[in-house]
Amino acid sequence: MNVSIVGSGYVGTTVAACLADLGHEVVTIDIDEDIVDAVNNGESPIHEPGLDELVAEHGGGRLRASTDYDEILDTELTMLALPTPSNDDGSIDLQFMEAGAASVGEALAGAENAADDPHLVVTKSTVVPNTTEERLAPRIAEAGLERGTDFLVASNPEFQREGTAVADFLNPDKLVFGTDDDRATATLHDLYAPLREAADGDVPVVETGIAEAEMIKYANNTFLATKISLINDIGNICKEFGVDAYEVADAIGLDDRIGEQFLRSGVGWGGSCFPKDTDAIIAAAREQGYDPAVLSAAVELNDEQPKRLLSLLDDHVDVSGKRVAVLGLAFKPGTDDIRNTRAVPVIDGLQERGAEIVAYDPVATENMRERYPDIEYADSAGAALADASGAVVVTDWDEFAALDTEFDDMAAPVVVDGRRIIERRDGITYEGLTW
Ligand SMILES: NC(=O)C1=CN([C@@H]2O[C@H](COP(=O)(O)OP(=O)(O)OC[C@H]3O[C@@H](n4cnc5c(N)ncnc54)[C@H](O)[C@@H]3O)[C@@H](O)[C@H]2O)C=CC1
Ligand SMILES: O=C(O)[C@H]1O[C@H](OP(=O)(O)OP(=O)(O)OC[C@H]2O[C@@H](n3ccc(=O)[nH]c3=O)[C@H](O)[C@@H]2O)[C@H](O)[C@@H](O)[C@@H]1O
Repeated sequence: MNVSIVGSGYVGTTVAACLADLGHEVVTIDIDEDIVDAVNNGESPIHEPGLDELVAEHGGGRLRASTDYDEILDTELTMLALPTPSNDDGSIDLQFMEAGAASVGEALAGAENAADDPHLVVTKSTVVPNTTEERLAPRIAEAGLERGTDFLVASNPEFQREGTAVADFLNPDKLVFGTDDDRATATLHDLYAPLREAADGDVPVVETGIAEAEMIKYANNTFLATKISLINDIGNICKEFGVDAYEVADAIGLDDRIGEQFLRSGVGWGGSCFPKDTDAIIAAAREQGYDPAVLSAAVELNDEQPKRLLSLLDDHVDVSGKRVAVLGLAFKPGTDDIRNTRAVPVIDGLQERGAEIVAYDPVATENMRERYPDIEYADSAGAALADASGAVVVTDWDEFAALDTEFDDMAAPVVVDGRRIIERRDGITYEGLTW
């Protein structure tokens, strides 16, 4: 199948490279020429395990990139994988989606020989219910197109995680096809047929309405974010009682109704999606007149965890004027993404206390340097720890588990672990956030 994907960022590039690997001819369209050049030269524009290899294999071949929207004319369907950031009040900012939809409409309207079948425009980005119907379809139609005849719309939300995006995309727990037209459903089945054939097990397909599909994505993300906030709430109680929250979590995770995943308590959830999606659906619900109490509490609790981490450090050392190591800057291991990382409130809190910060991350340093150009960045965790009077662990990179004698080089070996990753306990003052 010939497929176009508008937006060649984390999702767009991953989906494009995987679809190309499954045998489709894929073109991504992006306004960023550096991204377009990278893809065409076989280089992944983002750090994502497994993606380099796929882009190297297919880039410039079955996977191409372009800045030209007319490329969509040679394809049967176009996915919109554009950013959906937050406005200042937390509500969803649809400017990129609307601009992309309008450009798709203009390109389709300018086609000399209109295709027989209507072009399918699929919302891949995370958007609040009714966005595709009420905000995107009208933008596409604006160019003089008729929905149903010239184009169809659908929602096919994406559930991949950063750091495991390729594996997640190729082996999803489910596929969600939100449509209002059998032709759109059939096209989505064709698109995913090679994936379902190649996947390790059966991949269930949820056929549903467009707004339902949009809401499934928010329900999925906010349920998981709330699950983490709930285990953090429980973890904070555990800490008060001197109980190990990880032993508690392991036990409750054995109950199938609870499940063992997403029970790692600590400094909280960050990233490009949980925070913005939770804020967006809360704002959208409030606009409808409903105030989601549990989701609001989940956000509030998440904001508190970095403060609790720093207050544990305060219990052992007055960091003013002292060197403090921040281990981990990415919002999770396996990625260089620092969007909404918990490292930001941690660094801000340390700066407010007058600490001299020395930060280390295996891959996210350069991204963080843009945000905090004036703090010191070390080349290794050991170098960050050397002469520090305290250390906080923000990201659970595997390499931190192996740290041992490096703690001996600290001026005062106080370690507050926000992710339960440090194994060394002897000879250091060790505080776990929830254990
Ligand atoms: N990052 C992730 O792991 C996941 C993200 N999502 C959702 O997918 C959507 C996209 O997210 P990301 O890929 O992370 O965003 P991103 O910011 O990494 O990528 C978006 C790309 O769109 C390009 N762009 C912006 N305006 C454009 C325009 N008018 N025409 C063409 N290209 C344009 C940008 O240059 C950028 O390369 C969001 O709604 C997000 O919530 C969903 C699941 C996972
Ligand atoms: O919409 C999205 O963008 C994606 O958001 C999340 O994926 P992602 O943010 O990449 O990463 P997660 O593994 O979900 O981690 C999110 C945050 O939760 C934290 N977390 C995760 C699990 C856990 O047990 N405890 C915990 O604190 C992580 O450290 C990280 O900061 C969802 O898991 C994906 O299904 C979804 O597609």
